[in-house]
Amino acid sequence: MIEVQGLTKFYGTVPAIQDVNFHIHKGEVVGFLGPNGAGKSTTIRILTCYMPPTAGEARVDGLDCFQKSLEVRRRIGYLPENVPLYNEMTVRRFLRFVAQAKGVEARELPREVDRVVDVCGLERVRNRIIGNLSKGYRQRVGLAQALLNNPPVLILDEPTIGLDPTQIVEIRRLIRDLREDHTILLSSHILPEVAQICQRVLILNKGRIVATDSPDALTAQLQKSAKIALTVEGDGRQLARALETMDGILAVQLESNHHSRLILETDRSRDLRPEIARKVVEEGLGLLELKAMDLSLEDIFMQLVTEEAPVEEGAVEASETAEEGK
Ligand SMILES: Nc1ncnc2c1ncn2[C@@H]1O[C@H](COP(=O)(O)OP(=O)(O)OP(=O)(O)O)[C@@H](O)[C@H]1O
Repeated sequence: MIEVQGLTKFYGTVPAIQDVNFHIHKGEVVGFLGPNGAGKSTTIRILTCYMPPTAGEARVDGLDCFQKSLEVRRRIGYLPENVPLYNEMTVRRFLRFVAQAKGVEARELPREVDRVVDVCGLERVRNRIIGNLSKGYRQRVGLAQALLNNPPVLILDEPTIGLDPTQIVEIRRLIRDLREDHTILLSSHILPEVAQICQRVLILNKGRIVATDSPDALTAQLQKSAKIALTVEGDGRQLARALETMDGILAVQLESNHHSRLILETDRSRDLRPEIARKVVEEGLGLLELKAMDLSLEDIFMQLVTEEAPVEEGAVEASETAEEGK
């Protein structure tokens, strides 16, 4: 549904994206991740026909975003990071206005506005002035305008930014409900959000795609060693020394202020938990917890953006982004 090939954009002499390639199939929900300045907005601006690329092609439903921009726009519902809303209009009036601009036929207008009001849970505020609405409701109005004329593709740029926790849960639920009928590209800094909503992620760093796969597949691919969390009853210092010499254990980390909790890094190809449990008993300690720890999408993201960009500056940007996602 979305095809991007060799996409490159220079701002003057500065390359914002270079040779970006990806395909998003009909019905897929794909997360678009990257540290600040990675090139996400640039890619989205080209896909939404806001500007042409310097080189390469972007197509939506087989149509070139630059040459067939009117047809492409008709197929995309776009929720920008800062939704341009008319604050003095009521919700209904605004949605009618956008629907008209999108070419919805006059006799279809009331039904189409009612449909998006219903999908986005805006019944209670349909006659309210937009300027008086909470941020969460304003975001719903933004989503409602993107859904008008029922475009098959939705491009959502940071849809939950600036919302409070309750509003975030509601907007995520809404997006999950939209998955059934739309192909969705969701740009976000919030990694758990992407892991919850998307089947696949595209990770962009310094203008290039550095990974594209499902969160689970990326974890398997990048997890060079397994991690095990171990909690014992009593002092684990002696146990830590004993485990360090066990075959298959690569590193042992004892929590400094809590000597009964250990993190073990082990050879991925073997499940060492039974042997570790025996060792705990041999040391005369009680076993309280022994569990495999999964790499989070955040760990993966950090590995990718730091491995591919060893430059100091890139690493700082990436860690800031990850902090924001917590
Ligand atoms: N209008 C512009 N003129 C010059 N350089 C630009 C312009 N817009 C973006 N850039 C540069 O292009 C690169 C990619 O920027 P872009 O905004 O696409 O990244 P991003 O991934 O969306 O970042 P963020 O998450 O911070 O919005 C950055 O180095 C940025 O400084």
